[in-house]
Amino acid sequence: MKQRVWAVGIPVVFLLLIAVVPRYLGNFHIALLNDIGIASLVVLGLVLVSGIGGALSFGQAAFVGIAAYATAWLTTTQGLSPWLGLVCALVLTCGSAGLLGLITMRLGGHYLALSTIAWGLAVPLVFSNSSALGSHSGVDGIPPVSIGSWSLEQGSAMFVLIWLMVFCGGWFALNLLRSRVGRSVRALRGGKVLLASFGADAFRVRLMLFVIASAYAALAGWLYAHTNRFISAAPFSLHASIDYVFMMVVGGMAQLGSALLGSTLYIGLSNLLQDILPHITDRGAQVHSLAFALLFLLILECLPGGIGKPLGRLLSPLWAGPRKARIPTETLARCAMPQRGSPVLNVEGAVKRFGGLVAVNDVSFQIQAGEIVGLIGPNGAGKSTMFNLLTGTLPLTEGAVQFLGKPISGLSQRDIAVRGIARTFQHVKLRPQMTLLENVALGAHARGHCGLWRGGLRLDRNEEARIMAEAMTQLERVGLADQAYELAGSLPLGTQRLLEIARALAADPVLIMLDEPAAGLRLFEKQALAKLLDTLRTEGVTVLIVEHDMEFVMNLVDRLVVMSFGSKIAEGKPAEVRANPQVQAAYLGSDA
Ligand SMILES: Nc1ncnc2c1ncn2[C@@H]1O[C@H](COP(=O)(O)OP(=O)(O)OP(=O)(O)O)[C@@H](O)[C@H]1O
Repeated sequence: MKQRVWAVGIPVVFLLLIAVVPRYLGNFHIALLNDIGIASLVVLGLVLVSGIGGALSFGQAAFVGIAAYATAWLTTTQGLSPWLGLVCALVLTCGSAGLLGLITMRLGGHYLALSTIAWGLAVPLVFSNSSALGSHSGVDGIPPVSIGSWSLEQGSAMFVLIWLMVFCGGWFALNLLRSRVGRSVRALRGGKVLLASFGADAFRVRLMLFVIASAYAALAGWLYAHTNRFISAAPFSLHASIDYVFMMVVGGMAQLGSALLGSTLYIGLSNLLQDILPHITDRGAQVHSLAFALLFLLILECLPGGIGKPLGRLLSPLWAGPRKARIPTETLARCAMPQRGSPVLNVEGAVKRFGGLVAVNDVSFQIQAGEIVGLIGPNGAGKSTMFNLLTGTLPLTEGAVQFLGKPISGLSQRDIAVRGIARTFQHVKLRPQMTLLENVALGAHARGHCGLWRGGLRLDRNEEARIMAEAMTQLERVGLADQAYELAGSLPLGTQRLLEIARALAADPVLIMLDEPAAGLRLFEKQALAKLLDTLRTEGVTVLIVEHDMEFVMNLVDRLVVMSFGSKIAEGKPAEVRANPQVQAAYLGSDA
């Protein structure tokens, strides 16, 4: 109830303020708020791509500039309407971001940031050296935006347009983050292996974010050009890009609200210092930069999550925890399981070499539908490597793998996942800042279809409700439904493993591969897990399990494949394997 009140109350107050504020503020403050609104749009995009997506961009001001120059040139020299200017600015900016992203988004870590710095340096140079764009003098005489016969010439009229765009931009971003696509965005920091395990492509998601961020920058650039009616290269320099990053960090990198908070604080403080410093020193500009540098260091040291983080904690009781979805009874459609006993997985002569080390050496085995097969062996035997080969996380050096009669060796991890193989990880990969329900909903990613637009415009409600119902069903299966709205980071390790199993089940897999699922579980949890896996077997789901807990494995599986030093040394029913002298010597100990 509380959440509903806030969900309706905040937008209503925001819209009322947009309508009322221009009546009571003078030109100076309106201009200041216009600057804050325009910056908020840029930072909103930056929070998405950098704060949440983890791809730090120092090129946002260049995107603002491309849009501003595009609309300025088209409206002043070609006589186009500013609205057509907006369309062209968006196309040009997003197009150049797409091209740049195709090249740079595969780069990791520092290289990506460096490449955006190069971009941020180069673009303003083009502006200031191009005579068609007015060189250093810039472009003036840019026409105001008009709606019918109403010209938005006054700052107060642009105020309404700017802040309506901030409102819509914020609403779109919020919806997006809560959607199917948005969950994969929020999982990006978990790494590409995690994303691929549920059928998402980290590169595509990051590229999409980069383009969306450039669209926000384009809106800002268009508004800037038609508000100020004059542009030059300076406001689009690398320095301005760094300012935007600063605003994001000050506000709190991973929260959408920080875009507003950070830009308000930064621009407000900057103006305040510009007013005060000339009265104190005649070196105002230097002291201004120094003050900001110190402030930045102070925030990094004392509030690494930005000001938005403690503020969010302070206000969180008002929201009463993460958003709770209404869970319908109807879940997603299920795929038909293959006929019991038919071949599901066929591994032929699998070899994996890491330089001189042969981690998997000519291993072959088959798994039939509805079986639970255990892959066991002493530490370093090659079990996890075999898992990685089967799921496409690592390429085979030699050999072949067939899934449901079709070759899958050579396919990407993502392609293998969408064909019906789900997995858990030896080192649990969850998103600690997402709820249990959201973590499990990630698993159903490949079963949904709604993309960016439907998510951002909230046209995905039906599918979302089904995904959430599916996630809740799987949480109930592993006994975690009553903690559905808690954050995954608050769970003990053993329970996190159960949550990973629920996520894998949400994919509706034909084959589920569990890497040490019982590690860290208490006895009653192991018994519940064994019961769950037994139920899966009855439902026709095929299970491949790596586990060190021999009692757990021996009582559960139909067959075992035993590896030692990369090679398969035995295969058969648990009793046969237990009696095998080679296995006893290699793994179970001679008294086993
Ligand atoms: N990416 C890698 N690069 C180099 N060597 C690797 C890599 N991954 C695994 N290895 C090596 O391959 C061998 C098999 O490792 P793997 O993790 O598959 O064994 P495991 O049977 O899963 O062991 P554990 O039960 O301890 O998890 C080990 O010697 C390991 O050091």
